[in-house]
Amino acid sequence: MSTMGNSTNIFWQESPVGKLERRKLLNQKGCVVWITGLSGSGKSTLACSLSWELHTRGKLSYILDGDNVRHGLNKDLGFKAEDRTENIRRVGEVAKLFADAGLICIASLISPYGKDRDACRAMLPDAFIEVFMNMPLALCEERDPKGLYKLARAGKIKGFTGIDDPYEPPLNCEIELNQKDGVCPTPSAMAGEVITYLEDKGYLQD
Ligand SMILES: Nc1ncnc2c1ncn2[C@@H]1O[C@H](COP(=O)(O)OS(=O)(=O)O)[C@@H](OP(=O)(O)O)[C@H]1O
Ligand SMILES: Nc1ncnc2c1ncn2[C@@H]1O[C@H](COP(=O)(O)OP(=O)(O)O)[C@@H](O)[C@H]1O
Repeated sequence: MSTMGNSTNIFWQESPVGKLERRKLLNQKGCVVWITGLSGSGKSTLACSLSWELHTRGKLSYILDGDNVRHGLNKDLGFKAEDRTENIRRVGEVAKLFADAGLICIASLISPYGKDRDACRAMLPDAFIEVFMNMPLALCEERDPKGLYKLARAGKIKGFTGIDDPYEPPLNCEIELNQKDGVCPTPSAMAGEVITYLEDKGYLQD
């Protein structure tokens, strides 16, 4: 019996089918690939490419994209610091469930604060792979597929990451992706880099 947050008198319920059984069934190890970076840095593009590459190899994955999760589970949250923190905390908890279910969970969110990403890492010992899309702000702003940087520069969006809200680059990420000689690698090349990491660390087998 324990007390968790505001809940008291609660009991952990065990299940007859555990992580190891699911691992064998799926022939993969559940984990979280956490993609962080500025708006427009290519997080969603990488998430989609990675998910597709995994699918073609017979590996089960699921994408938790910041934009999408904010349409449902997190639609009550905005972009002030405590809302971003709660956004990341909830997605971290959901990602932990997906990883426990045996999936390769791909979370793609700006996740601008180091302490929030580290809190997710702490929830997932040995199963958290942080991927930093280290693209220059100038490139993201030039891409501006949703026109949000333009609005932020015009003062029509307040607290936009990279413009008038902070982005704290990771200090301890597993994978950093950047431009090579001023050219951004293709999405499939970047996905390939992540797949190689997952293969080398044994996540793509039971
Ligand atoms: N103020 C502000 N700052 C940053 N981003 C903003 C903002 N307002 C709206 N958007 C849009 O929301 C998307 C980011 O949502 P996230 O859940 O990933 O953000 S966070 O991790 O909670 O910081 C982000 O999507 P991406 O461009 O895919 O990153 C934007 O489209
Ligand atoms: N590796 C890449 N090479 C060239 N263009 C890219 C690459 N990755 C993303 N893009 C383009 O950059 C823009 C932003 O990508 P997106 O994945 O939506 O970023 P984010 O999810 O970080 O906001 C899109 O128009 C996308 O087509």
